[in-house]
Amino acid sequence: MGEKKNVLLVGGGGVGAIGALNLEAGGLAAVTAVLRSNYQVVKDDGFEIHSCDHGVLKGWRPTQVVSKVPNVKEENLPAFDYIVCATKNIPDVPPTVVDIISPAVTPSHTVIVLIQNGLNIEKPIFAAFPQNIVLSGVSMIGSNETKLGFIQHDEVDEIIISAFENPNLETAVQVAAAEDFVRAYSAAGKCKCSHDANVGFVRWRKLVYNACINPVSAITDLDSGRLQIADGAADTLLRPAMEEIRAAAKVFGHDLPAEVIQKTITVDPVDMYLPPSMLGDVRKGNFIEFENLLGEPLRDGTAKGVPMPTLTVLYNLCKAIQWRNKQLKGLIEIPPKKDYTTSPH
Ligand SMILES: NC(=O)C1=CN([C@@H]2O[C@H](COP(=O)(O)OP(=O)(O)OC[C@H]3O[C@@H](n4cnc5c(N)ncnc54)[C@H](OP(=O)(O)O)[C@@H]3O)[C@@H](O)[C@H]2O)C=CC1
Ligand SMILES: CC(C)(CO)C(=O)C(=O)O
Repeated sequence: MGEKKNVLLVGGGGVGAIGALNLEAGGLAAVTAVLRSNYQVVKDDGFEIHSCDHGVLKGWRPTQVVSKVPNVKEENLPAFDYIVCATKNIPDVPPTVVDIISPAVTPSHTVIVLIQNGLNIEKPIFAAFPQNIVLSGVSMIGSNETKLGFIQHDEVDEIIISAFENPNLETAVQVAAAEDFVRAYSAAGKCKCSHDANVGFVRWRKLVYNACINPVSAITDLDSGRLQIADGAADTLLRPAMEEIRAAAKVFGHDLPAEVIQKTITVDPVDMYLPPSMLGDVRKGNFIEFENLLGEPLRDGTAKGVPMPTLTVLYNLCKAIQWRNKQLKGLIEIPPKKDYTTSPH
């Protein structure tokens, strides 16, 4: 066996921590994890992981834990073979993914793996790093950081790796990189990790969940279990939204079977009461990933003439939630409240 792959993980929350664990456990990769809010807790005490795939681990750490993305050139570090990006992807709130990972990317060498939900997330990466391979990671995992350093992982990690098609590079090289990553990620035998060349189909199929269940749960504060049993929510909110995603996917050549809708609504057992990641963010007062999960499929679909009225309403509600949060966090200034008791209207 050759040397271990040198992997930089950016973002060690629900998805990133389990990803790092799979990569390390397989023995084919050494992971340096860049952490932010949970850096000190994990550095001092390690992660506490309660996982349906890995059991309970206390004090687990990857090979290295750092608090900022290393600058490989300035620090004269060996190039990273992979940068696995498992942050929330929020292009409307800086810094963007490109800003975050740039110092660690070695042009033409580093394979950038986006284990993130949403559509068109590869576009800014290709624009910034036209000679790098960019892989897509689409996962069902149901993993959340419920307090700093504590990971609750409830669904078997089932992750599909594909190459986003970079027209500047040969297809065979990109496919080989995807297959190599699958090998490293699955080497421990604790997850279902596979390669699928049809990245468009895989991403649109996942949007049936993420463009519909994520925003409805974030807006209503109902997890994916409660949404299945709440008065009419599945029929009046989820199904129409999901049909709109199916129609848009079709225009882009991805024929999602009708059964995908019922299957997606019931994919999480009711009594798992799984909070989709966007609901987790609203509950934590974090920004939400609504632009890639909802905005991009909506913009692409409507540009092709697909009527998407339900998703339009959900999008604008999410936009209002994001505005509320930006204002609360001081990114937007509004005029002070006037005292109408002393100076009447
Ligand atoms: N959770 C799930 O079950 C699933 C999630 N996904 C997708 O996976 C991606 C990751 O989601 P998830 O793991 O839930 O997200 P989390 O919010 O749990 O974790 C993201 C982590 O990234 C960190 N981060 C953000 N910016 C930086 C930065 N500049 N430097 C270092 N760390 C940073 C965050 O730190 P901080 O706490 O400081 O913000 C946080 O620890 C998303 O795109 C999501 O949609 C896909 C399938 C399932
Ligand atoms: C569907 C789910 C829960 C996948 O595990 C997800 O993608 C999310 O929470 O955003």
